[in-house]
Parts: sequence; structure tokens; C-alpha cells
Amino acid sequence: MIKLAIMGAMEEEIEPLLAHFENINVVEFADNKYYEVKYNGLEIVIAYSKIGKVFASLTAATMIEKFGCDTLLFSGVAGGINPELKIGDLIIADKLCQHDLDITAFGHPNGYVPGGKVFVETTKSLREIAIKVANENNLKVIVGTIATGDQFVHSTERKDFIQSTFKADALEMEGASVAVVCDALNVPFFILRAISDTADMDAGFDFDEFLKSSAKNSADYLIKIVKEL
Ligand SMILES: Nc1ncnc2c(CN3C[C@H](CCSCCOCCO)[C@@H](O)C3)c[nH]c12
Repeated sequence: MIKLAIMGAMEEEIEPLLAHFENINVVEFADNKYYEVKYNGLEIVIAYSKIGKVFASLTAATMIEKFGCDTLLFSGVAGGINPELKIGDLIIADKLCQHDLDITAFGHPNGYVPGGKVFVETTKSLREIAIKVANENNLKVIVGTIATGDQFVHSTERKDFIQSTFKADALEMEGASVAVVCDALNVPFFILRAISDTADMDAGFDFDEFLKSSAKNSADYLIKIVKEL
């Protein structure tokens, strides 16, 4: 029996998920709240980490090490890079990187530190379930590379750097840290995002306008995937 972690970064990203559950038990731990529910015979822990790689790492590690989750699904929004991705569209990560991890001064590639790797791959079996669900529900999703960094990207210059350096299809601020934690702890994981903006000079306005609707797109798809687990 799997114990599922469902994670977001912002409250707006998990609010549409929590709406599907009742009899929610709240556990306060390490300056955060963890919501425990039972659903379809599954034990599930839901939390939003707060923004950025450090908070996301703390929450992912807590859900696994303290709550005993053995599968982790992430749902949220992202900035689109691939021009095929329009606002509201869904992207499943097949691999993730950290675009702001930089010791190139020592000849290493962007996103690399000794003992690490530039790209961390997500769990294929979870991606396959997600693709099956997308096909059954006539949902358009793309599978691609997601770049993570501790900055809200709102310039074509930074967006172009991320695209050219990592061939990334979308960007956000938490996925790659969740990936490093799950990979190190050997926990299957899946990262799903819906596009809220295109990470250029309009990003701030688009983000404010589309956060809620895009977070719901991601959450609604994730719930369909949960039903297949
Ligand atoms: N262009 C972009 N650049 C980087 N990340 C993203 C993401 C993905 N999430 C949304 C959120 C944005 C950070 S601040 C939000 C505003 O807070 C308002 C609080 O005052 C952070 O958790 C990462 C969507 N578009 C992005």
C-alpha cells in the first residue's frame, strides 16, 4: 500500500487539491502544516512548501522521512519556455535541473556540483500512468525538461539563458530540489505543472491573472492520476 505525498509550493497550488478531500487531519511541523487524508484506500499527505528550493527540499524530505511517504507527486504552475506551451497548458517533467546552480568558475557546466548531476530524471512508471490518464481524458500534455531556480523569471534574457543552456521547456522554483531529494531517498516522484505565464516581461501580470486557473488545471489532472494509483 503506497503512502502518497502530494506537494505544491504555494497555498493556491494545493487549495484546489484539498477541495477534493474531507476529514482532513492537520499536523503542524517545522513551521508548516501537513494535511493527512484517506482517499480511495490511499493514505495521503498534502502540503505546500512555500516558495523556492530550500522550502521545497525541507517539505519533500519531511513528507518522506517524517510522514513515511513512499511516492511523491508535485502539482503547480510554471513559466513556459517552449513556444508550444500556452498559458493553462500542462507539462510533465521527464527531467529537471537547477539553472541557478553555478560553479562554472571552476570549469564545471551550469547546474553541476561535484557529487551531483545536471539533470535528475523523474520516475518513468508514474509518467506512463499520467500519459494514459491524459489520453483517456483527451488532455493535451507535453513531456519535457523543467529548470528550477530561486528567482521569479521575468525577462527574455534570463529565459533565453535557461533555454539555451538546458534546453528547458518550462521553469519554476521548486521541482529540481524535490527531484534531488526523492532521487537521493529512492522515492518514486512525478512533477506536473500548468503554465501561468511565459517568464518574460509580462510574467508578473500573467502570473497574477492565471495562477488560480492554471493551478486548478494541474490539480484536476493530478487527482485523475491519483485515482489510477
Ligand atoms: N516566471 C516564473 N518564474 C519562476 N517560477 C515561476 C512559476 C512557478 N512558481 C510560482 C511561484 C512564483 C514566485 S513568486 C509568486 C508571487 O508571490 C506573491 C506573493 O506576494 C513559485 O513558487 C514558482 C510560475 N511562473 C514562474
